[in-house]
Amino acid sequence: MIKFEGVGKVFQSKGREVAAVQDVSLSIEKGEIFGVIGFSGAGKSTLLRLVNLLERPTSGKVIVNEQENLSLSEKELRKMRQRIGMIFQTFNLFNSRTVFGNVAYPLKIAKVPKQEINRRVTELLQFVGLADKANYYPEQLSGGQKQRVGIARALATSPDILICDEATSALDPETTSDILTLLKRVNEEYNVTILLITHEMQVIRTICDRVAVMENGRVIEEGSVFNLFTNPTTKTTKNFISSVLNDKISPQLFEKLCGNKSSHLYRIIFTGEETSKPLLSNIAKSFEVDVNILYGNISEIQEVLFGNLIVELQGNQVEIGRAVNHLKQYVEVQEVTSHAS
Ligand SMILES: Nc1ncnc2c1ncn2[C@@H]1O[C@H](COP(=O)(O)OP(=O)(O)OP(=O)(O)O)[C@@H](O)[C@H]1O
Repeated sequence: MIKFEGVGKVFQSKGREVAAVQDVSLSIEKGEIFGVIGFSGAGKSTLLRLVNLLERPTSGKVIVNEQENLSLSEKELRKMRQRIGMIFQTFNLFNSRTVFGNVAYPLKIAKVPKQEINRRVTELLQFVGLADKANYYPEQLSGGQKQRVGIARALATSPDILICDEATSALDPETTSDILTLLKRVNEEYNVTILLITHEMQVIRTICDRVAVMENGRVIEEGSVFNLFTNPTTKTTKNFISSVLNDKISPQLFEKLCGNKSSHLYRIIFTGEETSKPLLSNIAKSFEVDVNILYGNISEIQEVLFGNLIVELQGNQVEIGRAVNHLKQYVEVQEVTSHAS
């Protein structure tokens, strides 16, 4: 549905070249919710703006609905933009227009008959839960309500793609959760493919099917949200995951435990069925080791359970080695060698 093929974007800024996006290849399939996460300056906004040609790539191709966007005529480009809705962190509503007027605007531009505009806007305001606010002005609305108007407006021309530029970053956690639920409904009920960018792992975890991690203009890791959470390979991804799983022990506790020579720390990662097996009580019974759970967390990611434990094993080296080898038959086990690992 959206394909980036070796895409790059270089800006000329004050006599300097800034490579905002470098050699990005990604494929976003019809019907999925695809997230791009990265720190500030990673190149996310630029990547997003290449989709509807708000920015032009300096290398590579961006293909939307099988058409390379650079090859489109002005008229075709206008048509393509109607198929791509967009929502923003700062909502970008017209303050001088009512809620109804904001949602009706793209339909007026597209010269849709008045009666049809009334029908469509009424339907969309119902869908986003603002049917009773049609005559309000943006300044009379909360942030979450403004974003609902933004979503209704983006859906007005019945797009098949919705691109979301940090759509929840200005909202509190509860409102963020409501907006993400609404975006999930947009995806399911209107069959809209969603491409979103964010710096919040919680957003990715809550609604995305797949995710790409960006750093310095490049995609450094990509995959299903579940795989990324359970098997991150880069430090940046691990840091993003820690921000939602809180899966590190404190430096103080780590120092204290490392003073004890007969004690070894391990991180145990288990998924799906393994979460219900009594593996730790089994090793305590079968080997001469004591097991002490220091940190435990079981999360649900894409409807599969994912457990993350840090345990202290006490005993002699040989018995600990045997216990760890036994565990490794069922789950992933990593020795924790620093408070950050
Ligand atoms: N119009 C521009 N002219 C020059 N440099 C730009 C322009 N737009 C973006 N950049 C630079 O490109 C890089 C990537 O910026 P971009 O806004 O895409 O990152 P981002 O990941 O979306 O960050 P943020 O979340 O802070 O917006 C940054 O170094 C930025 O300064």
